[in-house]
Amino acid sequence: MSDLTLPDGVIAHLGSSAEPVAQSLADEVANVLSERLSSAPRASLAVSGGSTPVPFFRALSDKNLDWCRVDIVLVDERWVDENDPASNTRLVKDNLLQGPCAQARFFSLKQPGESPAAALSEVEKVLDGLWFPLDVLILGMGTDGHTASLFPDAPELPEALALGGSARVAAMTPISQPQQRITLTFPVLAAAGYTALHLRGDDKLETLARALAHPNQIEAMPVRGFLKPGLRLFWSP
Ligand SMILES: O=C(O)[C@H](O)[C@@H](O)[C@H](O)[C@H](O)COP(=O)(O)O
Repeated sequence: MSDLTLPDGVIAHLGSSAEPVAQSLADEVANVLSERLSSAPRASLAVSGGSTPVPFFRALSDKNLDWCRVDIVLVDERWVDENDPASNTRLVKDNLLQGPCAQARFFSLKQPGESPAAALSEVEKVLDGLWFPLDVLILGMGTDGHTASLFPDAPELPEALALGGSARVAAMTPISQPQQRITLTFPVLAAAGYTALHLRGDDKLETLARALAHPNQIEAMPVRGFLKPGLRLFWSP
């Protein structure tokens, strides 16, 4: 990380392996959620799918929190059935909604409908049960600079990035991906009270360096929209 210059106010937590970094992120997220619950009836947590979050999910699920007052939502979902190995809902149910965390309320982005576009209004209704802005947001990143399902090669990206829109979710059809996707929109994600970017591997570090080189070109690498003061970066090899 020595050759990576982070913007002022971005705090990096770097570790020598995935487990201790995942544990540190879980410790911090549990503290932020507990703090929020000390002054609000409920707290919201938005998490990413993919492979990186698994040790974090398992560490967080064991935390002693008032989970029945925590609302959990994915930042995005692949439009597949829950029993499909690609399902982020399945990943969350198998790894996060376990142990004490099983008492949390989960809001599924996967609703009945042939496509994300056909189900958008249904999903918006489900999200009416969540309080916004989100309290805690955990983002991952692909080596193309996507985060959530804000993909540079999705034709719907400009609309999903647009500020001022009322939509909380967008249907995405990224050319590079085998499945259609649904994602929380950029304004919803960017308004989160606490945001952590959880990355693993040297390839992600190289991607982050590219993202930092041209911070304003958000459509080319949507993760750039989150590289701002207050971001917490968690990285391990
Ligand atoms: O549905 C998804 O795939 C995620 O939400 C996505 O945004 C993920 O965070 C990145 O693709 C990184 O994925 P890995 O952790 O598997 O590298």
